[in-house]
Amino acid sequence: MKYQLRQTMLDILIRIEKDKGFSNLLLNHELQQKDLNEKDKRLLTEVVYGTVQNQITIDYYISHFMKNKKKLDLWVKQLLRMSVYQMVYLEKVPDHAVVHESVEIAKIRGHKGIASFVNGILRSIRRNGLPDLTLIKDPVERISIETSHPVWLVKRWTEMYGKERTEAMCRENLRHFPMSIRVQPMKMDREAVMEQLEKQGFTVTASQFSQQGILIQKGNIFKTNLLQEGFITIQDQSSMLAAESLKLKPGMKVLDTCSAPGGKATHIAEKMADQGEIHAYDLHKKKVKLIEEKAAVLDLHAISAFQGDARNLYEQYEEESFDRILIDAPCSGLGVINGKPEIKYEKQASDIERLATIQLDIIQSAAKLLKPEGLLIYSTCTVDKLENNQVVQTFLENNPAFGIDFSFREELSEPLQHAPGWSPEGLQLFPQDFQTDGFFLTRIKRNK
Ligand SMILES: C[S@@+](CC[C@H](N)C(=O)[O-])C[C@H]1O[C@@H](n2cnc3c(N)ncnc32)[C@H](O)[C@@H]1O
Repeated sequence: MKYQLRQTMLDILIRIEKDKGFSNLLLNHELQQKDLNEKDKRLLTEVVYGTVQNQITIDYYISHFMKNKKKLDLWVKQLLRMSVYQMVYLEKVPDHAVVHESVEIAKIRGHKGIASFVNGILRSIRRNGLPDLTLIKDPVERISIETSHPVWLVKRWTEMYGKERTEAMCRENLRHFPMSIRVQPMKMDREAVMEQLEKQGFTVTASQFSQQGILIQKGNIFKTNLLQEGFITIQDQSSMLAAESLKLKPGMKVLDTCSAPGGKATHIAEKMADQGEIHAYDLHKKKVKLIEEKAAVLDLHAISAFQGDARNLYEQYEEESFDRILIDAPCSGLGVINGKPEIKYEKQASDIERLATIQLDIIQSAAKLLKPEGLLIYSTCTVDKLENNQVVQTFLENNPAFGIDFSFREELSEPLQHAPGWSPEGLQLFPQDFQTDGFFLTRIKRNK
């Protein structure tokens, strides 16, 4: 295929928008299928992610140079977006090469007229430069366009957290974070893993979130044998706080209600030295296999994975039968925009409301299974108060036998104890606080 690399970029971008596909999954799939060299793989990843991350900004630039605001075919829109992305954000590809290839692709996929339209837009941007976004008067609109987050979301966050925190969060969502891994401590300790990685040319630092966490500042973790052989697993530092805050001991009986793909369930097993019972559920049968696979790679045996709806698990067990419960609830995912940028365009306020109802149902039902003096962690990877604070507040109002166990705050590392997102409902981590996913967690205790 002519212009294969850019045609592949275009195909992925079309599918992300059309099929509402996750950019990371589609990208990984394409990278495995296509015979591309390392340099091309890197460029493909950068252009696809970058184009999606900056879509609203790029659309604003494009519309500035479109005389006639007609609706564009999806492929033309995506071709323009990825071309503008390369011209504006990437220095390594010369502008004239981008314009040339885009025009050729437009000829192949469309006709001369479309090619000349694409040529016109791209050349105007080269000739005239970009409009100055700082001149946009309305602050919500400016943040929306500068950081490529939809207006409704910027407005919602501004109402919840104020303009400053919202703007910082939106900007952080565009930045590159170091990847975070967790060591399987029964197989190798953190120091040994760090040493091995350093020997292989990685730059690494120890996480402040967990004794098992490592941040990869430089190097490609997918190229080490440590991952395939289950010495480490990839997990955001923020997610490590769930198992870290459960006060686990070997021999305990633990329920993980929303478990797939098993990131936190395996961490729980590690913290229990793989001794005890971890009952791991997920609503979707296909995903149950993911939990089993992750446990197998990490050589953990205390986890039993089942399909089940967290809202009626209490029908299968006696009341008050678990020492610990983790509810890592299905959520809008608005805390993981950095890694899955399409989320910010796909989610609607109505999704948040729908999810908050499910979350409340899950916590109300699952909490029945907690023993007196048992601990329950409620966590999400979102930054929305309706899904976090409000769910916890309503649960506590309806269930006076439960209360927040704030002693988990003192158990965290010093910087986390002083995180800006503490509230009477728990801890909200914002991406800009520690360069992690946006994550909420709280610890609830059942009274005697
Ligand atoms: C945030 S993810 C869990 C991530 C997982 N805890 C980990 O650390 O790898 C939420 C999971 O909840 C599952 N889920 C959604 N609704 C559910 C329900 N009613 N009961 C059980 N699981 C559900 C989803 O399939 C999804 O895998």
